[in-house]
Amino acid sequence: MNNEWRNRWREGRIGFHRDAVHPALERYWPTLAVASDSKVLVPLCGKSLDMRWLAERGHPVLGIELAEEAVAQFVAEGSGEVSRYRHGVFEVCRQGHVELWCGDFFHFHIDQALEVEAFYDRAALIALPEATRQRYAFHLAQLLPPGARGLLISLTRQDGPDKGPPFSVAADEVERLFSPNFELARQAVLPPDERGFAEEVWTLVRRGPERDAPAGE
Ligand SMILES: C[S@@+](CC[C@H](N)C(=O)[O-])C[C@H]1O[C@@H](n2cnc3c(N)ncnc32)[C@H](O)[C@@H]1O
Repeated sequence: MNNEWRNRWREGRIGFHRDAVHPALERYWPTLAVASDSKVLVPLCGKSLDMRWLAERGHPVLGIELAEEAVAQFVAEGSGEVSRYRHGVFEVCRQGHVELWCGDFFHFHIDQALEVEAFYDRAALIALPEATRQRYAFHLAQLLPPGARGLLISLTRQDGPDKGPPFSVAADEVERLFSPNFELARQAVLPPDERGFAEEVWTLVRRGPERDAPAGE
């Protein structure tokens, strides 16, 4: 699957990329009331302009993306000096408030996510086949501290759950995947596009760990 994504980028088959900021990000991100200096994790980020929107609002952004082409195109299409360094298995490329970590999201570890306090997923969960979605939801939860907030834009498709990417992820699956570790609420179901793909917008808050009652209570 990873090579399939790299090939898509090499061949320019990136129909998922949007030329404008996602309206649901503009509409629903402010409702999360994430402090503007909180770092936002953007898993499977592509070269999404949504990262610039978040950065313009003051958030340091940490995107993770497999394909070198996506990272190269993001910085080439942006402005400002670019610095590069290596962090473990990741090549990191930084431009302004956005750091892009080139590598596999599943190799990104909690010690690299220490300052992350929020996340944004548009077309990340739904880029993954069913078995990997379970792993994704668990891995994401491990990277986030209690109280971390996030926006998830998932998708269902009318031609059935077996085709993809994008994969059709029904609301009951989103609930099943995330509810063990997050409070979540579906905010909107957007009208289907001409392909019959309908996006759904969710807000999530990472639950805290169970705490023992203080001694004597
Ligand atoms: C459907 S695209 C969405 C990109 C972006 N979120 C957007 O809204 O434009 C999914 C992206 O995830 C990347 N990807 C897939 N599997 C990945 C993984 N395991 N780790 C990091 N990136 C991955 C792909 O290369 C692709 O750019």
